[in-house]
Amino acid sequence: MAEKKSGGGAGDGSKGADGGKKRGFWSRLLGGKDEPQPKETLKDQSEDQTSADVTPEEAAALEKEQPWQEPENSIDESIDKALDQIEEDLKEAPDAEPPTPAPEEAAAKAVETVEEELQEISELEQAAQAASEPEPEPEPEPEPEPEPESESVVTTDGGDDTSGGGAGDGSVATGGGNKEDSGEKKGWFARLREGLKRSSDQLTDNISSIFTKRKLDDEALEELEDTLIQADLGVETAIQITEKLAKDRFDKEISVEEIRSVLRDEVSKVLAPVAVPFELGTAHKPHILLMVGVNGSGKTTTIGKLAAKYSREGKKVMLAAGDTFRAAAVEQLTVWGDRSNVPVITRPTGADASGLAYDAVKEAQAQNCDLLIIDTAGRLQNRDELMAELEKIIRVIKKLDPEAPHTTLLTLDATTGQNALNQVEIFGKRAGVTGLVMTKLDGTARGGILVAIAQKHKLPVHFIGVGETIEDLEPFEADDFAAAIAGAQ
Ligand SMILES: Nc1nc2c(ncn2[C@@H]2O[C@H](COP(=O)(O)OP(=O)(O)OP(=O)(O)O)[C@@H](O)[C@H]2O)c(=O)[nH]1
Repeated sequence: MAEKKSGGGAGDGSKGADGGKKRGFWSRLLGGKDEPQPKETLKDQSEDQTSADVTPEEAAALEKEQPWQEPENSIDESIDKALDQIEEDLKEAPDAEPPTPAPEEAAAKAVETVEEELQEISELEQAAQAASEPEPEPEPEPEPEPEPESESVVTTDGGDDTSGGGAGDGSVATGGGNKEDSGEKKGWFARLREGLKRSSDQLTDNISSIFTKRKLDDEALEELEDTLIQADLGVETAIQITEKLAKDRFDKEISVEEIRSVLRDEVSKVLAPVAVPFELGTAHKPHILLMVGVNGSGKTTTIGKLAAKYSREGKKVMLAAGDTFRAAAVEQLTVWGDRSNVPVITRPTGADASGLAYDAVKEAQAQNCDLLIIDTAGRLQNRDELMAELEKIIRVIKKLDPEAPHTTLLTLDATTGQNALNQVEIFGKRAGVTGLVMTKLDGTARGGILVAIAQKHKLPVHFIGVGETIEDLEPFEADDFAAAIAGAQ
C-alpha cells in the first residue's frame, strides 16, 4: 500500500497523462509548435521496416537474379537531379496547388482546433462557476485504471498500513470526543442555531434595516422580497412570504419579531415535506447506500458520522473506499472506520472504482451486513466522463442486487450557494439521487439555499451537518431549521 501511495502519484500520474492531452490547449492558444507526430506516419515507417526484413537465403537468391550494381550517380547527384526536375515541373505548372495541406482540410482543422479551444474554455468557465465559495479541490481527472487482478482489502480495526492515522490531512476531526469529555457538548438545537447564526444574522439584520419605524407598504415589501432572494431562499419562497405578510399586515406597522415569526412559519411549510428521516429498515440486507457529490462537499466525513451512528445502534456496517483517486481519501475513510470498528474495503490508488464497489457489495452480502456505505470520488456535475463513471458504478452494483443502490445520497456543501441547485439537478438525473445531506451549515451565510432546493426539487433531506465531529450530523427537522434560520423562538 505504501508503494501505491507514492503512486498517489497515481492520481498525479494520471493527471499528468491527461495534462499531456490538455497541454495542447495552452500551447495552441499561444501558437505552440510541438504537436505530436501523427500516428499514421509512425505506422507507415514501421510497416516499411517490416517489409525490408529479408532472410540471408532470399538475399543470396536475389543477388543471383539481379546482381548488385554500383549506382551511376552518387546520392547527392541524384538529389540535385530530382530538385532540378521539381523546379522544372513548377515552372511548367505555376498555378499548381502545393500538395498539402488541401485548403478545405486546413480550414476544417482550424475550425476543429477553435472548437476544441472553445469547448475547453467553456469547461474551465463552468468549473470556475461551480467552484463558488470554498473552492473545491481540482477534481481528480484521470480515468481510473481497471486493476482486475488487484484484490480489494478489507481493513478492520485499523489495518497496519493505515494505522498511521494517517489521514494526516487533518480531515478527520477529533473534536467530538473532547467536547463530550469536557462536558461542553451542547444540545443539537443550540448547535444548529449557532451554526446557522451567520445566515440568520445577515437575513434579520437586513430585515431590521427595512422595517425600522416603517409601515408595510409596497416599497417595503419589494425590499423584503429582494432581501429574501439575496439570502438564497429562492424566488418562490420569497414571494410566498411577502404575499403572506401583505395579506395579513398591509399598511400596518410591523415589528421585526413579527416578520421573523412569519418567516419561520413559511420556511417551515416549504421544508416540512422534504424532512424525511432516513430509514435503514430490514427490507434490504445489506442496505446499499451510495454517497455522491462534488469535491470536498463532505461525503467522507458524512459517511464516517453515519458509520458511527449506525454501529452505535448495533447495526453491522461496512464501508467501501470508492474514492480510488486519492490515497488520502482512502486513509480518511479508514480512520473513520477504525473509530467505529467498522471494516473498510479498499483498493490501491487508481484502481477501478466500479470493481471496488462490486467487491464491496459481494463482501457485505457474504458477511450479512445491515448497511454498506460506498464512498465515491468527488466530481463536478458538469464533467460528463466522471458522471458516466458514476453511472458505471451503479450498473455494476445492480449486477449483484438489481434494486441497489437502495439509497443514493447527494452531499451538498451549504457554502456553495446557488450552484447547489444545479448539482441536485444533474446528480439527480445521472445518479438517481434519492436523498440529500447538507453539510457545513455552520459558519455560512448561505444556509437559505436549502429552502430553495426544497422548493424546487422536493427531494428528501435526510441529514444536515453543522461541524466536523460525529455529533455534528443529525436528521433534518423542518421546524428547527426554520426557527434557526429566522432567528425566531
Ligand atoms: N465546518 C464543517 N466542515 C465539514 C462538515 N462536513 C465536512 N466538513 C469538512 O469538509 C472537508 C471536506 O470533507 P470531506 O468529507 O473530505 O469531503 P469529500 O466530499 O469526501 O471530499 P472529496 O473526497 O475530496 O470529494 C473536511 O475538512 C471536513 O472535515 C460540516 O458539516 N461542517
